[in-house]
Amino acid sequence: MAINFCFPKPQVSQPFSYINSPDREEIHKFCNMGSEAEILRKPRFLCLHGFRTSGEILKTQVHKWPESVLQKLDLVYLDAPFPSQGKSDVEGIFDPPYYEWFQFNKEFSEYTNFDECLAYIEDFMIKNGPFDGLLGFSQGVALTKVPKIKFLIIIGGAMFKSPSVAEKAYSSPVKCTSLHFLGKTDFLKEYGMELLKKCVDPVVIHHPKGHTIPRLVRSSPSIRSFSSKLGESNTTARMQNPESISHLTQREAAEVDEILMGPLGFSVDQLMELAGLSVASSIAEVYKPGEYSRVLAICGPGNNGGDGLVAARHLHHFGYKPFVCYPKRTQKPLYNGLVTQLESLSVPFLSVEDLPVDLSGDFDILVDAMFGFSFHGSPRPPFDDLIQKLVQLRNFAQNHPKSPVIVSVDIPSGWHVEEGDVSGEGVKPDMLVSLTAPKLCAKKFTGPHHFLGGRFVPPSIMDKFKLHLPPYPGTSMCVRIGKPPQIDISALRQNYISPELLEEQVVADPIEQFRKWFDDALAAGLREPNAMALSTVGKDGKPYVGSLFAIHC
Ligand SMILES: NC(=O)C1=CN([C@@H]2O[C@H](COP(=O)(O)OP(=O)(O)OC[C@H]3O[C@@H](n4cnc5c(N)ncnc54)[C@H](O)[C@@H]3O)[C@@H](O)[C@H]2O)[C@@H](O)CC1
Ligand SMILES: [K+]
Repeated sequence: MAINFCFPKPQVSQPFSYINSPDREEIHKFCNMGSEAEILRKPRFLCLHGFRTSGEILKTQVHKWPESVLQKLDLVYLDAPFPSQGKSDVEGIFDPPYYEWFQFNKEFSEYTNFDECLAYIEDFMIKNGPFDGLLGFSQGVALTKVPKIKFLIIIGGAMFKSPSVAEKAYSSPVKCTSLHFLGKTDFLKEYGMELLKKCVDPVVIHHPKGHTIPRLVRSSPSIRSFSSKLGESNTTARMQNPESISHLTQREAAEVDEILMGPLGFSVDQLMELAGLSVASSIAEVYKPGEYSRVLAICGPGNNGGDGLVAARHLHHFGYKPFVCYPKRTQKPLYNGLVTQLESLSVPFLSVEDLPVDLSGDFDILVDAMFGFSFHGSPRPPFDDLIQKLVQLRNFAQNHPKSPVIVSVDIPSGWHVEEGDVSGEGVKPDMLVSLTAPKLCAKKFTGPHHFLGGRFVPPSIMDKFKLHLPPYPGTSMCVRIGKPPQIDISALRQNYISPELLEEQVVADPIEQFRKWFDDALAAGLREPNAMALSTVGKDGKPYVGSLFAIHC
């Protein structure tokens, strides 16, 4: 794949330019790119600085862009591989060190260390990726080892002048969406225009200044459009596939736990509270209490069970009617406290013996909080039977669309933490709520609703474990991973069965007739009994039908 990347040479001595009249449709087009893919995180751009400057200097300049644009991008800055071999244009303006990517002669026709530079960038992208885009100053290059880039932001871009390099760089057109900033007085503008011809889908923003990083004006309509489109693609189907989301091994999950509760100063109570709240929030996102009110939380002996107890309490406050089965209680103050809190809300505790043989009639949601990431081997009693009950329920559900849904906390119980349901006897949930970060087994989850919870991961953990996780929207405690399920329209269909209507049964007074039918609809528990079709027949014998909602009766 041939892509172009950028080496901006900042001209900080002149005031930053700004975009004066960009074509809004063009920006719109650029920002909509990539929507065929499915990404739930911010687009991640590798930012390549200018000649004899540094990643830090580029960051200083780009970070003058409006927050509304910056907050929608995940920008990573890299220093070039070679220390500056001469005077930098930014000396006295920005602090050293300065770096250069490769060297070239005065005519820009001969390049040294060019292949080394490419290898260096590719290596960084492989080790620190995935990246969705590159931001920089285009000189044209062919990166072959890294996955396809979806976006390019090219500031003051230009075609390579060396025929040998150009041939390599532009042998095939740049197929991804590219956004080009072109300055009116940029000394490389001519070559920047040439570069556009090599791009299949270029979007150009002209600005009145020279070879510089333009300052974007917050109030500019183009920036509002640019920024809101970036935001849209964040939440709809933006950046890559769910493969790009990090998954933890069992050992890593335990290590994260230790770091959080060691040097990072969290207590288990705190994390459990946030984890349980995330589980309850995820449930509430999909299964509304009006339709799914009766919840049974089956809680195991460890922290996964604790998450289940906390979730049950929050679900109570959210308007659900939770029940708890907690057969192997842990006698520690934290767990005793969680039990007391539930008892004070009159949440019933059911023993394994109290549970109905068939759970399908008594509950709408089953929360599987039996085992999390410390599970090993095969489940021991009584959890073997409880898992079995949930598995049977799933088999039953295939023929009974109204059977309860199963929500697994962090790991579907019975699954190997990394390999998934190797025995084939684990729980098959409809919803999985991964906590902190999904564990490897979550890759095997094929149910309709995968959520992430545990909004407490600090940057040090993100960096240490190289975590790429979707951003949480607003103040939410959970975020969906992957695509929401397609709605099956045929499943929405309801059958309405009523006795035959005979002419002699029709009441003479239409208002009275309406009242009778309305009472019947109320008694039948229809969802919107005030929705109706009013039919009349005119003197010409033609029927007229209108749909309406009764607001006053
Ligand atoms: N950042 C984190 O690490 C957080 C973890 N949390 C929760 O903590 C969980 C991990 O908790 P734990 O380490 O306590 O482990 P688990 O809750 O996975 O289970 C450990 C318990 O299960 C028992 N057990 C293991 N294998 C068994 C088997 N085959 N049959 C019967 N019993 C078995 C163990 O003896 C132990 O009592 C996570 O999955 C998550 O749900 C959350 O509470 C908060 C944040
Ligand atoms: K579980």
